[in-house]
Amino acid sequence: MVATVDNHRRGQQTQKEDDNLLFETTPGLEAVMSFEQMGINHDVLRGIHSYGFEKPSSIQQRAIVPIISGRDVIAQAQSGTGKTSMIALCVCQVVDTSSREVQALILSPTRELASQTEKVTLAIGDYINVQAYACIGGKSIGQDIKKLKNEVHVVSGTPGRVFDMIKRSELRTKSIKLLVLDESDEMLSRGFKDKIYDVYRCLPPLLQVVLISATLPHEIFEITGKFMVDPVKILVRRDELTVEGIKQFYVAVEKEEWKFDALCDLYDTLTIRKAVIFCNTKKKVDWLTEKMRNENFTPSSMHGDMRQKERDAVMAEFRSGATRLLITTDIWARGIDVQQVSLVVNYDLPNNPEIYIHRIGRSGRFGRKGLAINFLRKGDTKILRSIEKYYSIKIDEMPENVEDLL
Ligand SMILES: Nc1ncnc2c1ncn2[C@@H]1O[C@H](COP(=O)(O)OP(=O)(O)OP(=O)(O)O)[C@@H](O)[C@H]1O
Repeated sequence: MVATVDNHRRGQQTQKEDDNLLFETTPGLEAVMSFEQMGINHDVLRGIHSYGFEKPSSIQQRAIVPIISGRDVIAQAQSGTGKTSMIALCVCQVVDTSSREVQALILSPTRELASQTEKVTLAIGDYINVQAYACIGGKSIGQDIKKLKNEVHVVSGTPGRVFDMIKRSELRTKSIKLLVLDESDEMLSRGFKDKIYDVYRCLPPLLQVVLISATLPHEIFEITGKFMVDPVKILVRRDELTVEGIKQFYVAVEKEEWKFDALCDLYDTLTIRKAVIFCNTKKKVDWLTEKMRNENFTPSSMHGDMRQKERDAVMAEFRSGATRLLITTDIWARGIDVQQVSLVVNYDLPNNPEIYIHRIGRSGRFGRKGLAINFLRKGDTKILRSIEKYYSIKIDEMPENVEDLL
């Protein structure tokens, strides 16, 4: 009996040491191995357990305590390891639900991710009666105004709509004490940076800022000094960033026209559980969807030119399993969590190595198995090699028995 306890303890110790090798953290930062030891309030703990979380993941063991104790934090961890869920539980701990004011603002790059975070926050904060609201483009402005007049503690939104609501004085910022930028490298990249600063300038000066992402290129650190104070850093080296459970292969297709046949050949494998196919343009998504439907396949598709109602419907049918194959753009590359996705196909290779990691990370969520298949035209070899080099990985040609890997 003693030996069993001992082994168990030793097992925990080993895991902690392994994880410590994975992360590069601010010196002195301790991993806390259970939610109970983190000083989380009882009703939030009940929410965490009811949501099905028993033990914190490695990033949660390291980042939750600094976040809930008010430090600025830059947290990086592999895809699907519980970063967004961690934000949801931290905001539940941080807000005072006896107040009616917005106290935490979470910004995300896509409407779907902001909505997902709203839902996880509502679920984990059920016992503290947290009021979270997704303030996102594509929804009725009237509805936003109505909702924001009522009690809201947490706003999870996209930068454009959030700024709009602030400008209209519908989103009161005076009690906001925590700003989280999920997918922060994307949020601080060219497309979003100005909007983020617009929002930031409207927030109180004593603001806690938390940045989260699986990928944090160097440029990010050059600008964090402007709005973060002595942040706690929890980082992962590039050569540790690929998730072990996601197997990665390429299929050589010679030229563009061969990709479709290669996809049809894969179809039986594709529909084993759920699969996501990434194309580089909206036009290509429409074209491929149409072409597959003409061949009597039944894919869903989603991209940024679709109306929000349609996007919502596609998300709902894919989440529920009514459809199991989704053709999409990089709008779906980051943060979206559908646990049953076991296969990602890069019909087109992505334009940069960061997006590659996010795309393949739609599979293999939280330790599950995943498979990523890259269609490789003759001229694409260089791009694939650069991804391999960037992450110190090897991507082999797809083997015959690929289905066994799912
Ligand atoms: N401590 C936990 N115990 C069990 N499951 C968890 C835990 N934390 C998160 N999960 C589950 O793991 C999955 C991935 O979590 P989440 O979406 O938060 O990951 P992520 O790191 O933000 O992913 P991405 O890098 O894609 O943004 C979700 O289904 C979530 O419910």
